[in-house]
Amino acid sequence: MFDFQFNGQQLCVDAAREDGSLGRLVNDDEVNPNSKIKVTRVDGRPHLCLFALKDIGSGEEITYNYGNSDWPWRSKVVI
Ligand SMILES: C[S@@+](CC[C@H](N)C(=O)[O-])C[C@H]1O[C@@H](n2cnc3c(N)ncnc32)[C@H](O)[C@@H]1O
Repeated sequence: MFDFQFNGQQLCVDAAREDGSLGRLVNDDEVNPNSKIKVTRVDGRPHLCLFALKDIGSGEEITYNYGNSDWPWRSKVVI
């Protein structure tokens, strides 16, 4: 679950819920994301929309930065 604040409202991406949106399939890239999430109003309702930060090639994974959190996959494992 990834939360965003918008005009005092809390919006979230619930990756566990199949709601027909594709945004829930986008992974995190803290260092070099190729898209960014912005809240956009459509018909008066807020939507979380992805905008490209650079050209994204066919077959290239779309990513965005989930923000400042200690996401477990960002930890470096030293063996
Ligand atoms: C919004 S979903 C992204 C889509 C998910 N990977 C899938 O296949 O349904 C968020 C979940 O994806 C995984 N995830 C996202 N970014 C990741 C990354 N950079 N490395 C490893 N797992 C990641 C984590 O399990 C996270 O809880």
